[in-house]
Amino acid sequence: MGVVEKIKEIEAAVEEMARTQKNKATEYHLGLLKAKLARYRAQLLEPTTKSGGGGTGFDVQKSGDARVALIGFPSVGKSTLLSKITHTASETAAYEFTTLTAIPGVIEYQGARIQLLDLPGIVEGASQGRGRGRQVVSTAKTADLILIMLDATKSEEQRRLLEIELDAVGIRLNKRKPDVVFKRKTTGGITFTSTVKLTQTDEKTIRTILAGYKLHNCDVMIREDITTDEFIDVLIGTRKYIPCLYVYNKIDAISLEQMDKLAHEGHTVVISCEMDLNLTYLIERIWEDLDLVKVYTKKRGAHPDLEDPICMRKGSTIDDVCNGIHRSLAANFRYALVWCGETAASIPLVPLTFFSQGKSSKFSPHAQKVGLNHLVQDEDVVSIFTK
Ligand SMILES: Nc1nc2c(ncn2[C@@H]2O[C@H](COP(=O)(O)OP(=O)(O)OP(=O)(O)O)[C@@H](O)[C@H]2O)c(=O)[nH]1
Ligand SMILES: [K+]
Ligand SMILES: [Mg+2]
Repeated sequence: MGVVEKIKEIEAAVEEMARTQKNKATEYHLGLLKAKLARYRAQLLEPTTKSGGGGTGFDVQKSGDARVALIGFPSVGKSTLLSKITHTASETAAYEFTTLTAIPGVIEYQGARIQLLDLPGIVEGASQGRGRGRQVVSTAKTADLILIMLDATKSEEQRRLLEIELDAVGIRLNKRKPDVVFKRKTTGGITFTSTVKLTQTDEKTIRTILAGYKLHNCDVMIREDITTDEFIDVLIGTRKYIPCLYVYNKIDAISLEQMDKLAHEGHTVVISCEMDLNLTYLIERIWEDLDLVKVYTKKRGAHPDLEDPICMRKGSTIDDVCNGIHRSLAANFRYALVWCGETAASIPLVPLTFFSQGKSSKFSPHAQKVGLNHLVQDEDVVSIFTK
């Protein structure tokens, strides 16, 4: 019998037992079956090749304005959450490894469409290529925000274990990229400067590391009090700095005191999917942590469209706005007018023909005539003019 058949058989037995009356003995037997089921399901997650699942994530298309990935141990309630806050149903069950692949859902909030990715549970050692865990942590790398989902009834240790797995694949949670300028050169030796006092590392250590990486010609300028590890991150260059929210689920099963303690930790939200506690607040926090920029578009002679903003990541440009409207727009782009948030109310409705005469500032004090590389700010109103 193959693994899939064995799983089906046990699932049927579990269902059968759930229908019969419960007592201590059946409860125990049910526990054994679930453990067995989890083992078989874990086998299904084993990579089929010897390479350890490879370094690539699941093949799910990015869609919407941002991607949020659910990372956690098995059975913490990831699929229950997806099923609750999106229109997508992901299978949920009391045994581990219910979810075997990436399941995308969409959170609609403030005019934004946020992709929420339900993923298989991971186990300790996931980053080392055990099971499909490696694929899960690689998928986390593609997210704009990671939700580390935890079972509030389980030990605090779980949080640290997950952080270790993500760290191992180069994900840095809730950290900014270190403020270090590093330039490789072909000659000239090493130039080292530091604009701040270094208390956690020193020039000698850094030079030793550079030698270790066979980097004999480069410029290094350190502009914040970094650690040695942070310097290595800069050298390696492929680190991903991703914001993270710790989501403690199943607070219905812990005391108020315990809940209160968890809720006061940084970057943390406590919820109960089962009892619908705090789910709206969680969505608000997801929205805040994604730090999206909303831009309103305005057609000539019309009011800005406040109903349907374009949501983008911080640091987006007019080029991104064009692509957000239509793929061909950037190619025919002439210029854009931008009104910043506070003055949007005073935007004139008159046709803006005079702008072609290059007197924009004189005639419309609030608008700025800009090109494709212009950075947009939250609440900006944008009109695109094409050839
Ligand atoms: N008490 C309690 N149980 C919950 C809550 N949310 C989910 N569960 C239960 O936890 C179990 C696991 O839920 P799933 O959503 O399948 O968990 P998962 O994290 O997707 O699990 P895998 O896909 O196996 O990794 C189910 O029996 C749920 O009913 C909650 O808020 N409180
Ligand atoms: K489960
Ligand atoms: Mg699941």
